[in-house]
Formats: sequence, C-alpha cells, structure tokens
Amino acid sequence: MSSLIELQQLKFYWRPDTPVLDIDQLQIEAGEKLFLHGPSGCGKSTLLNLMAGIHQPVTGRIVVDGCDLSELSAAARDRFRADHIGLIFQQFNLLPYLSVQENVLLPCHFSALRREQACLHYGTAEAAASALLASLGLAALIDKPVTDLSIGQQQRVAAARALIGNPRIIIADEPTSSLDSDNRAGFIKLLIEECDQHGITLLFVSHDRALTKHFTRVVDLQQLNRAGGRG
Ligand SMILES: Nc1ncnc2c1ncn2[C@@H]1O[C@H](COP(=O)(O)OP(=O)(O)OP(=O)(O)O)[C@@H](O)[C@H]1O
Repeated sequence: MSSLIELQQLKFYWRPDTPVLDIDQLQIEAGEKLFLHGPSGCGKSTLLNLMAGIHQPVTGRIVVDGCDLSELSAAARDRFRADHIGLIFQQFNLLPYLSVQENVLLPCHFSALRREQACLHYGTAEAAASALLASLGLAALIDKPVTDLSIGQQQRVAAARALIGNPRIIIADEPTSSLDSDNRAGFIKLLIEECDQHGITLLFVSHDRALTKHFTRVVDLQQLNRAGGRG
C-alpha cells in the first residue's frame, strides 16, 4: 500500500547558490502524527509549504494521497489543498472582520468536499462548526468577532477551522508558540484527540521538544536534509 505522503529526491532553493532542502525520501503513513523539529532557518516551514502545495519543488516529487502535486496547475493545487489539508499557522491568520463561526466555516466555502463531509456528520456545516467549537470550549463565543478573543481562544478557532469537514491532513506550523503553558497543553491535547477520532494525519512543527510525547514519530529535519538548510 502506498504512503499518504511521499517525497522523492526533493530539492528546493530560493537562489540556486543557497540550497534550502535536499531530501532523498520521506514517507508519511495515514494516521501518523509527525513532530518535525530543527534549528531556526533549517527549512521546516518551507517543507510544510511544499507538502501543502503552496511552494513547488525545484526538482523531485511530492505525492499526496496518490496525487503528484507537480502535475497539477496552481489552481488545481489550491483546490486540492482546500479539499484535503487543514492549515494552522503561528499567527492564526483569522479574518478579523468575521465572527468566530464565520472563520470556522471558511474551508466549507472554498471546498464543496469539506462542506459535504461536514454536512454528512452534522447535518449542516453550521452545526459542524458549533459542535467543533463546543468540543474546543468555545461554544459561548460563536457569534463574537474574533478580535474579541484571547490569543489561546483564537488559536482554538484556528484549529476548528483546520478540522472542519475532516481533511485528510492537518499541517500545523508552530501553532503553540504564542500560547502560555496551560493553553499549550490544552491545545495540543484537543488537536491530538480530534486527529485520532477522525483518522487525520498530523504534521506539526515546533521548537518545544516537551510536546514530542504526544506524537507517533519525531523527525529531526537536519538528519533528513542533505542541504543543511541554513540558506
Ligand atoms: N520567501 C523567502 N525568500 C527567500 N528566502 C526565504 C524565504 N522564506 C524563507 N527563506 C529562507 O529559507 C530558509 C528556510 O526558512 P524556513 O522558514 O523554512 O525555516 P524554519 O526552519 O521554518 O525556521 P524557523 O524555525 O525560524 O521558523 C531560511 O534561510 C530563510 O531565510
């Protein structure tokens, strides 16, 4: 059986004289929870962006769920990402002029598949958003503007937005770095529980090695990356 994500002979640089990534191969199986770490500037965010189809490799292949991302047009890659990948960023990227619920529903506007899957489980996408927000302890805030929320609450909204409609993969780039230790522990527990419950594969970048105990695999990018990645 093939892996959910397969990287083969992947090379990436911004300038040809400063290679960022040179990875012979990496395979990630469905349901894995992978913790990726390495020093600042070694290429972790770049690698996540390549696996999400946001960047394109200079050479090599990235196959996600049987689909070679380099064979897709930019528009088709955007659709593929909206359908199959939930993204959580360090700065949340919530839209300040929308309410909590409207932010969570965004993937269902960009992807008919995500909307269908949300409806399948909960009847309507709005009900799916409410259920997710309730499970993340945010039920009372559903109609609030996101700008009224604390940092920890905003990060949980970002997690609900990534999880709605059961994408196959969640990609999280340092999602806990602006949380205090209580919020960090609560956030990671909820994210892992949701991924386990729905069979979602989790790719998670963090500098916080104390979190590794929650993951099924820990990868040091420096071990994997022949480029050294300090561009
Ligand atoms: N848009 C860009 N243009 C040019 N160089 C870039 C760009 N984005 C990143 N880089 C460079 O690529 C290299 C890898 O950056 P990347 O953000 O992937 O590292 P990282 O391991 O995620 O770092 P950190 O842990 O600090 O977030 C760095 O040398 C960085 O300066």
